[in-house]
Amino acid sequence: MANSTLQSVDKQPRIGSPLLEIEDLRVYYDTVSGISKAIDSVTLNVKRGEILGIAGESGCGKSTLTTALLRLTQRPGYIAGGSIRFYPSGQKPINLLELSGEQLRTIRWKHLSYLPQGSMNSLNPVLRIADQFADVMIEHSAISKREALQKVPQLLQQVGLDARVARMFPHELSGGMKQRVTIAMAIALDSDLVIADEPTTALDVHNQRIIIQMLGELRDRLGMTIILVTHDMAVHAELADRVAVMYAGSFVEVGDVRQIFKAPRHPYTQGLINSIPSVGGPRVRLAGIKGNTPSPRNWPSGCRFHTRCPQVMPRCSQEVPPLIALSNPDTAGLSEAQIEQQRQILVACHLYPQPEMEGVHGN
Ligand SMILES: Nc1ncnc2c1ncn2[C@@H]1O[C@H](COP(=O)(O)OP(=O)(O)OP(=O)(O)O)[C@@H](O)[C@H]1O
Repeated sequence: MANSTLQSVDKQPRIGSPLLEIEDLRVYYDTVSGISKAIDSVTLNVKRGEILGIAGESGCGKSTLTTALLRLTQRPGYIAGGSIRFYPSGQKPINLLELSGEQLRTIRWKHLSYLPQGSMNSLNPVLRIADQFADVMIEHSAISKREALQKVPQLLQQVGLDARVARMFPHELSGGMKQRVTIAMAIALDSDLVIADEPTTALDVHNQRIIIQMLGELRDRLGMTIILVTHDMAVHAELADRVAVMYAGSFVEVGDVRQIFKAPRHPYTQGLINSIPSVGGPRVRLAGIKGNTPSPRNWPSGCRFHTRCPQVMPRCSQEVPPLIALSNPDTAGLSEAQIEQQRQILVACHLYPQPEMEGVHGN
């Protein structure tokens, strides 16, 4: 490797080993009415081989976070602080925030792929699908056009598309097929991490099902690590291994998907889950969450959810609750595995005991 930051290492990375460690990340926007603190002290780890879901209402900062992870933040946005440690396979760990433009080009696609919102519309309308694959592969790996074109049919098959799609133009494909093409492009270079921003939004129910099934298969078959960003809790329930719930620019609850849906701890997570309509169930009014998301130019004091929280207490408007591992003293009757699973749940809320400060994970 030409540069000194991306040094090779021999070790084969293991499933479950760290892939991304985000520490105290802050992303702000300069606006005419002041600084908008869209991402304000985010700390989060992503493990190799997992699907980590990022959930939260519109405007909570999901897209701002994902573009920062990819170093695609554009003015008036800027990264105001923190670090993003990335462990690319075969390379030494790197802080993505310290990479030069040239080093970033080496990392993108080869190690880090992105499916932006509406990515199916990002295909070039005047190029055949095979040529679009070849362009990406030639730019990001030492491969000839002939070799790249030979790989395309197999890549298309991996996402359940016929090899004939390679010769087609984007306008000849349905929305769902285009989305599958963009997913195949993301896996063309065997990236360590794929960040998918609302991959099922704007698709009909049939195609949503196919995309959900396919992303799950790619994790199981290829061991792909996926950050899945969507406001749709039902998609997280089906696909994610862990869910990180974002509210007003930081995480309020992170944990195993089954735990989160079975017993959501944070009142905001409870509100999100209560807002999921049940298919085929009796017609009921959704509980939802009262009020609007606060402005990132003027976050509420203390817990930012206190202005909307049904369980608000006096200290909530005064003290910021740190995101800490849940400590449940009542472990009677629980197996070792269940106790360990509980310890993996992080929650930022004054309703829960906050004993030892070494468990603090930022907020
Ligand atoms: N270019 C910008 N200039 C100023 N503020 C911005 C800009 N882009 C986003 N923001 C603000 O940052 C906050 C987070 O927005 P962001 O788009 O990251 O949220 P989101 O959770 O991804 O929402 P959605 O699901 O609607 O895409 C919002 O308050 C938004 O108004």
